[in-house]
Amino acid sequence: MSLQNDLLLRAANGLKTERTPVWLMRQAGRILPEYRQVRASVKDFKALVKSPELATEVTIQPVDILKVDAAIIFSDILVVPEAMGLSYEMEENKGPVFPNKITSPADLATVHVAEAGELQYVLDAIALTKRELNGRVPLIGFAGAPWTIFSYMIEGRGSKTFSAAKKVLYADPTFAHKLLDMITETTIKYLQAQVKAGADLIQIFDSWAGILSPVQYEEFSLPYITRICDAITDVPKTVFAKGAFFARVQMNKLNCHVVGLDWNMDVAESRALMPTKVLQGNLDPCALYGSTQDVKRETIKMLEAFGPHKHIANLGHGLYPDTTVDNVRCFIDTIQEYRFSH
Ligand SMILES: Cc1c2[nH]c(c1CCC(=O)O)Cc1[nH]c(c(CCC(=O)O)c1C)Cc1[nH]c(c(CCC(=O)O)c1C)Cc1[nH]c(c(C)c1CCC(=O)O)C2
Repeated sequence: MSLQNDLLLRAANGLKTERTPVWLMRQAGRILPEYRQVRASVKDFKALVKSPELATEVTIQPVDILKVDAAIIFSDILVVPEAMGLSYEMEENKGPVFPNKITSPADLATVHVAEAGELQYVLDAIALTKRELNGRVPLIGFAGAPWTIFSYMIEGRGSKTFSAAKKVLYADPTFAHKLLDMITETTIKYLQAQVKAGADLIQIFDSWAGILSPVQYEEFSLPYITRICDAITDVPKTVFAKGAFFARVQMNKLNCHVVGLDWNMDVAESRALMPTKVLQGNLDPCALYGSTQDVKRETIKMLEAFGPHKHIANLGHGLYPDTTVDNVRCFIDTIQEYRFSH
């Protein structure tokens, strides 16, 4: 079915667009009262993720309410370790916790390369969302990068340093590569199935890229992202590696269309290091804490830094839950109304 608003896909393919498209990482979530209402009607976060009907409803909320140029399927990167055999709990105000984790090579026997059918609830949510969107905007599918998923599987919860995960890279790289390989195989099957179910673009989130050294990133993350990008065909791909400013030259060589920038990465420098890529980002989510005047000024600064083409506007990381809806609207409206004078 052809899309009524295909700005995101045209921009991702490097084509000129009449204006810059915009969506926000974590746009479906706690900032919307409408989300909180649906969330309060179920036992927990996982119940929402596992219900295709409710996941569809909250995926479409930001399209209706905020008028973003794309929807992103409501799910979590942690559904992949769960399908592999390591289930998680989302603890209120604490984040994800894994009752079991992988602490030694022997624990590898407790996980398996998952088939896409083990994540059928996400595939059903994608198919249903596509139907309900009825061609209004593209739908983004996603998965975590193997390194980021590995970090949660070893650590068992979020961490400031992920030192247990990093320890494995130094102490037993063979073990690390074995688990990274299993995650990669699972992720490829999962993302291929997301495309088959209707995802129009795929984003890979490497949220913990920035805690590795350049040499480690080259050994333990980039080869696996490369494998995933090479295996996903037919749709544009975005790689967002938070904090990986040091890997921009290598990222320019990835088989992906778009690279996501966080706010630590200078735009002109990123253009010079990644001339073949469309860039996505990169306003600091904290810029949305100011007055609407502040939001407007910072958003225009961002637009001018990227210029009119090869840019998908977004934040430099996920929206913080205490951001006001008015300021998010101001960010989106400023982008959608802006016309470049050059
Ligand atoms: C690291 C990571 C996770 N999940 C995700 C990442 C990568 C992106 C990033 O770096 O932020 C990705 C993610 N998680 C969620 C989405 C949905 C789509 C969207 O972007 O709107 C996406 C794309 C829903 C969610 N995932 C989570 C919520 C909040 C839980 C709730 O509503 O109860 C939502 C809406 C929970 C979650 N999930 C995760 C954590 C650490 C937490 C707790 C902290 C937090 O709340 O931000 C793991």
